[in-house]
Amino acid sequence: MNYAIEVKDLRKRFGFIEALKGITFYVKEGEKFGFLGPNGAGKSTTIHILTTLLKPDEGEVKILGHKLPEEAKQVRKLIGVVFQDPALDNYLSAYENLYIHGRLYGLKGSELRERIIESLKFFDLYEHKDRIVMFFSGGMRRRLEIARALMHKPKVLFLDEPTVGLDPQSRAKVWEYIERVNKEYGITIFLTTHYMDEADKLCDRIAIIDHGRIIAQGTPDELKRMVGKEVIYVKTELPPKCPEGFDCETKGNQAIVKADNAAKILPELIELMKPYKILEVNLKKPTLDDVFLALTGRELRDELGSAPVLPFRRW
Ligand SMILES: Nc1ncnc2c1ncn2[C@@H]1O[C@H](COP(=O)(O)OP(=O)(O)OP(=O)(O)O)[C@@H](O)[C@H]1O
Repeated sequence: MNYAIEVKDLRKRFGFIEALKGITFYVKEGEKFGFLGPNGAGKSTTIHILTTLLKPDEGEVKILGHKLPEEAKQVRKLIGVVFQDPALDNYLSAYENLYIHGRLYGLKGSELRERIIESLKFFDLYEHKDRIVMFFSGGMRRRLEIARALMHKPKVLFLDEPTVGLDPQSRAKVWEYIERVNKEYGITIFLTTHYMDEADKLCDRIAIIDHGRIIAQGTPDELKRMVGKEVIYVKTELPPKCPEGFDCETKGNQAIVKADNAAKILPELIELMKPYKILEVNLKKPTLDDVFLALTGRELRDELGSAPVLPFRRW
């Protein structure tokens, strides 16, 4: 198995704050891996360590087999990073922003020009190439930032909260481009997010982090199955009977069937329920919020931040 990222028992302190309390996870090459957690959970600290900006206190970190912090120089060539805070030059055009980044990475001449044009086309920004970035929408800026991070053809792309502050339409668009970067260029994606739908939709696997600890990891479906079964509601014209061998109950003209993997049993169930004349089939899956609630007793969507309050303050 080839790993893009290996993290073992990683710890980081800021004074009395223990931001990371020994986290362990692995990201396979070509995967889209999401780090999901509320504000202050330790996501940015992790991404800063993985992208060579912070040194770990303890633990083992490897990017494509290169050890951090010792091999930071090699790692920097292999990774692209899009930070939470905008890092574009507002007074330069889209083309110029990419040009400067390319030059910083040693690209020049026709290779650089071709790379810029390819990137702008890939992210549907070519027609805006000469416009000053200041006038770009939030979604366009994000796309340009991703384009910039990919100029030197990295193998792993780190995205810190890639869609924070964007409207739903722009978010969906940014997700599309991240998908394409992963599929078409085969780049491993590591992203942090506090949006459940983002982690659910975009990521092959997720680690849920809370108060500096990973409290669960797996595919979105595996995580959701941890908290309960999926439920299929089959409404019928005739009063239904539960088919044998299913975890099922009936209520009026409805059969309620529970299963670990509803999609797997659905075709057989529909076949068996046909005689009762099916009117409607609904499937309810647990959400990642249900997972967070089950594990922490709190709702992720309601978390306004779990950064510790200073014990005292001297004015
Ligand atoms: N440079 C720093 N100095 C002191 N404390 C810090 C520093 N950076 C992070 N922390 C603290 O470490 C903890 C983890 O912060 P981190 O920024 O990693 O969380 P996060 O999950 O990325 O949240 P957010 O999305 O709000 O950035 C928080 O309690 C934060 O206040």
